[in-house]
Formats: sequence, C-alpha cells, structure tokens
Amino acid sequence: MTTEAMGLASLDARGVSAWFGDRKVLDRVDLTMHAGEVTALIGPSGCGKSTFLRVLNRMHELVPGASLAGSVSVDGLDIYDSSMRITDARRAIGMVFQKPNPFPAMSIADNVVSGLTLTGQKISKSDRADLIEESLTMAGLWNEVKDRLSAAGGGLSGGQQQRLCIARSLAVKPRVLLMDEPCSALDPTSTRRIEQTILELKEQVTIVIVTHNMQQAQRVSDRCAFFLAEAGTPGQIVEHGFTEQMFSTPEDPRTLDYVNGRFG
Ligand SMILES: Nc1ncnc2c1ncn2[C@@H]1O[C@H](COP(=O)(O)OP(=O)(O)OP(=O)(O)O)[C@@H](O)[C@H]1O
Repeated sequence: MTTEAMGLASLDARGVSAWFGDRKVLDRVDLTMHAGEVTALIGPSGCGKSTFLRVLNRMHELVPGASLAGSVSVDGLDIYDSSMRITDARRAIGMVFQKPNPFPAMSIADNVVSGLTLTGQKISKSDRADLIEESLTMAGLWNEVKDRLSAAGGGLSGGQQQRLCIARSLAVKPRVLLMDEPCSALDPTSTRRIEQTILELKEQVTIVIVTHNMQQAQRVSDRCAFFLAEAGTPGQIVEHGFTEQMFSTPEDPRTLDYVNGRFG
C-alpha cells in the first residue's frame, strides 16, 4: 500500500450545478482538469469557486440543505456513482484548506499518517517510517523537520504547517489534490515555498487550486478557468484555457478586465 505509485488522473466535471437550499450558486459548469497539470480556478468573491471545489470531492453534500446536479469523474469513474464509497472518493481526491489545520498537539509524524489512521488503514512500522519521509519530502518539508518528527505539529510556522497538511493529504496517495486558497494565510516567503512545492508535485498528482492572487495563478498554473456570477445569477465559467493565453489574449473582455484587476 505505502509503496503504491501515484497515478496521474484527469478530473472531469460535466453539467455541474449546485444549490444551497433554493439558491442556485453554480450553473452547468463543464471543466476538464488535465492529468499532470495545475488548473487554477479564478474569479471574484462569491462566484462559486470553493463550492465547485467541494463538489469535486463530495464535500458539498455535507452542508445541510445543499444539493447538486451533473457528474464528476476521475479517469472516467463517476465519483457520485452509487457504487463509489464517499471515503474512496475523498481518498482519491484530497483537499488542502485555506488555513493550515494540522492536529496541533499531535506529533509531526503522526499528523502525516493521520489520514490513514482515520480511514482505518493499517500500516507496518517500517512502511510507516518510509511513508512519513516520502510524504514530507514531496511536500518540501522533510529537511526542516527530519530531526524533530516527534515534536508537536502546532509548533511549526504557518507555512510549515501548511506543508505538513499537504504531506498529510499526500500520504493517502490521492490521484488529485484540491487546494482552496492554500496561501491566503501565509507571508510572501512561505507562499513562494508552497508555490515551489506545487510545481514539484504536479508531476505526481493532478492539482486544482483556487486563488485570488493573479500573479500566483500565472506562476503555478498551466490552465485557468474564470468563474463569474453576474448580477445575482449563479456562477458559471466564462472562459477557460491555457494560463498564458487567458492572461494575454483571452476571448472574453470580462476575462481581460478581471485578470488586469479592473474588477473583483
Ligand atoms: N454553507 C453555505 N450556505 C449557504 N450559502 C453558501 C454557503 N457557502 C457558500 N454559499 C454561497 O454560495 C455562493 C458561492 O460561494 P463560494 O464560497 O463557493 O464562492 P467563492 O467564489 O469561493 O468565493 P470566495 O472567493 O469569496 O471564497 C456565495 O453566494 C455564498 O454566499
């Protein structure tokens, strides 16, 4: 289990609509997030980016009164199919949140493997040590913590805690990693460190990131999708494509205005 190679997967959303109660917040979103790439979801506050991200790993359904339509598949496997267990979907599609959320009193090492423990996966002692080193290395944190693996996770800096959370997500061998504004609580140096980690990781795991930072979208993503919810209507994708083109010669004038900071 621990030596299982992580396969690259593409994630495909088709006709995704989402509601909170009667309020529709996403309308028929189609988006392919390609294997081995970083896809950035951009757009003004409230246009449904985080909701879309939560639909991608079955977290939207945890909100009381929330509902959705459409389909999401990982390499052709529908994650909403009745035969797919919710824990399997979440294991395949990991999530890193806005604020670093390690278990503060738990050791760094235990934090890394906590996802396995919580889902009841057994691991031998030697595999455990290998998995901890491998996950922390991938998250770009190993060298900084290898001599204090039994220290509490809460004692790390904010940026280190976020990389610890990335390591924790990677330890369950996800096919896709979703990141919801992972640097918004971090200083510029820690932000650049996470961005470097994202660029290193994309060869091993498909990444989808929500970001408000247009420079960050340009630095880390291969493609972007621009979401917009105009005048009280549900969020939709206005345009998506290669990041370079989205920032230089987008097809829709609203995309150009947004990436140039003229609104949002
Ligand atoms: N738990 C919830 N209950 C009710 N409405 C919600 C809930 N979460 C989000 N919404 C609403 O859904 C819409 C989309 O929100 P969402 O957080 O997905 O947007 P966003 O683009 O990620 O915004 P931001 O960039 O500010 O994080 C918003 O109008 C928001 O108020």
